[in-house]
Amino acid sequence: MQQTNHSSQPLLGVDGVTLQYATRQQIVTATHRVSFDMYENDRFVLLGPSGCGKSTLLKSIGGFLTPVEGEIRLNGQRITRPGPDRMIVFQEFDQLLPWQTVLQNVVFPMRSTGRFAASEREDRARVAIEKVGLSKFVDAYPHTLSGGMKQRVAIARALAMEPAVLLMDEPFAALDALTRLRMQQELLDLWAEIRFSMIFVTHSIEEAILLANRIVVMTPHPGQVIAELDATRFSYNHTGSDEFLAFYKQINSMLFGQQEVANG
Ligand SMILES: Nc1ncnc2c1ncn2[C@@H]1O[C@H](COP(=O)(O)OP(=O)(O)OP(=O)(O)O)[C@@H](O)[C@H]1O
Repeated sequence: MQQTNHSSQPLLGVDGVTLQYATRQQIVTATHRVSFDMYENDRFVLLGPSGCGKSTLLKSIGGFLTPVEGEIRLNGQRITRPGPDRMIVFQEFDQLLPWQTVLQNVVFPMRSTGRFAASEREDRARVAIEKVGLSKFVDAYPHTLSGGMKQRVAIARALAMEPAVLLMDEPFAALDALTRLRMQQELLDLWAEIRFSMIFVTHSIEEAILLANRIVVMTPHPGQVIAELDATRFSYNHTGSDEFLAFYKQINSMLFGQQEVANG
C-alpha cells in the first residue's frame, strides 16, 4: 500500500480493527482487521458500499464501540471512550436541539463538556457560525432552516469545539444534488481557511475524490481495506478531466469486482 512520507507520528492510528455487534440471534462482523493511519490536516475519506462498516468504524473512532480485535489510537493514546477531541457530524437533519437557537446549539457542547472558559464560548460560537456563512441566523431556530443550513450549523458546532479530528458520517447524503455540491465546495474552502483533520464517510466515489487527500476503499460486508489511495491531485476543479475520470473508473473497478486492484 502506498504511504505518503511523514516524519510525524499519525494523528489517528487504526490498527487491525475488527468490529462486531452481538444481536440476540448472531454476531455480526462489521469490519475485519481494518488498518490505516491518518495525519494532521488529512481529509481522509472512508469509501465503501452500503453495509461495509463505515459508520461502525466512525462510531468506534468516536469511542462508542470497542474493537474485538486491534486498537485505535489518537495521538498515540488508545481510544476507550467518547471525548470532546472527536466530534461527529451525522447525515440526519434533526441532530440539532429544536428548542435552541443556532447560537445556543453551537454553544451547547462547549458548555456541557466544560470546553473553553465560559466567557469565551459565545464568541467562539459566533466565529464558527460566521465561518459557515450563517451569521444572519444566529437567533433562528432549526425548524426555520433548510437542510443545508442545518448541516452547516452541525459543522460549526463540531468545529467550534476544536476537535483533534472531525468525524463526518455522510453529512451531505440527504441533501439535493446542487446543495450537496455547494456544501462539498464550502467544506473544502473551510478546510483551506482554517485547516482541520477530518474523516469523511461516503459511498459516493465522486464525493470521495472531490473531498479527500487520501481515500480508503473498503470491500462489502464485512468491511476490509482494499486499497489506500492518494487523491491529493484532485479538487472540485478537476471533475471533468480525463485524469479524474480514469481515477473514478479505477475505484469503481475496485468496488465492483473487476479485479483491477491498484494503489495510487
Ligand atoms: N446496532 C447494530 N446491531 C447489529 N448490527 C448492526 C448494527 N449497526 C450496524 N449493524 C450491521 O453492521 C454492518 C455495518 O453497518 P454500518 O452501518 O457500519 O455500514 P455502513 O458502511 O456505514 O453502511 P451505510 O453506508 O448504509 O450507512 C451491517 O451489516 C449492519 O447491518
